[in-house]
Amino acid sequence: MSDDSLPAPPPVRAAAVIPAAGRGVRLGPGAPKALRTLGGTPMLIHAVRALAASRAVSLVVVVAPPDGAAEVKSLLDAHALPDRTDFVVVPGGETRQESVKLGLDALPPGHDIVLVHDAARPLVPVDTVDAVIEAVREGAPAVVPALPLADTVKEVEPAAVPGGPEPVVATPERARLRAVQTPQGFDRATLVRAHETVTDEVTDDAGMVERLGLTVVVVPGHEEAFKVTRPLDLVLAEAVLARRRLNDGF
Ligand SMILES: Nc1ccn([C@@H]2O[C@H](COP(=O)(O)OP(=O)(O)OP(=O)(O)O)[C@@H](O)[C@H]2O)c(=O)n1
Ligand SMILES: C[C@](O)(CO)[C@H](O)COP(=O)(O)O
Repeated sequence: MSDDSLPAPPPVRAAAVIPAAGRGVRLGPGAPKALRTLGGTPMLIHAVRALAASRAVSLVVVVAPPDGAAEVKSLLDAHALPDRTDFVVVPGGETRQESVKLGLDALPPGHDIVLVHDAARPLVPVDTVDAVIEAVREGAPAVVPALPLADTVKEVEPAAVPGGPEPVVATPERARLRAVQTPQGFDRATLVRAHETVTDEVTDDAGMVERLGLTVVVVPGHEEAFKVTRPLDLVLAEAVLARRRLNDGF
């Protein structure tokens, strides 16, 4: 039962940082990965639309390839995006971690929740974005969407020579493992502290928060939030998009 005498809670104001400065070496030769097209539209635009589809996201900071900021600004201008969302474009760095930090540095005051989302995950559903935001709003300092694994995972001793045999050192219990996706969501002050404190390279932002000794919580991810990394991922992404367009009737 709602109590009309209570003041309404303040609206959620989340900002999204989208690192899009990677080259896409594993995808093969071509334009920077985020600028390659999916269903005729740059992957980055799909990712921006996916985040801006959440009514809580009022600002999107795109971290562009280092010499591609002007091109990214033109792309954002050329594609229909929600009016209620502001966009900022900054050039990125050498690593994903550096690029995210540059995006965080460009955030104006006024957003207490920050999402970090790979441009390389263009098809994340808005329900996943909203679930991450909601878990941060409820008090978690860091939230990751994740899925159980289909494969058994082995920990190995890296090969002594390239292509050489890799002895297995352990088989972690699969039921306790999760494959982590984005958007990852954070209380802003926590994420800023992590990026100011952690100096060694970590492959995701939540991992940096773990190094501060804070708890990161997992919410259900989505199979369509996969990362376009290798050529076969692009085939899958085209198929998912075609299925969506068929279902939506356009
Ligand atoms: N210097 C970098 C490297 C990566 N990214 C971004 O981080 C996300 C996840 O990285 P990944 O999938 O590894 O992209 P790439 O680095 O482009 O891929 P690769 O390692 O195959 O070159 C991508 O949206 C990518 O654009 C970034 O902003 N800045
Ligand atoms: C952040 C991430 O997408 C979570 O799975 C992943 O760690 C990025 O790794 P990459 O090697 O930089 O693509």
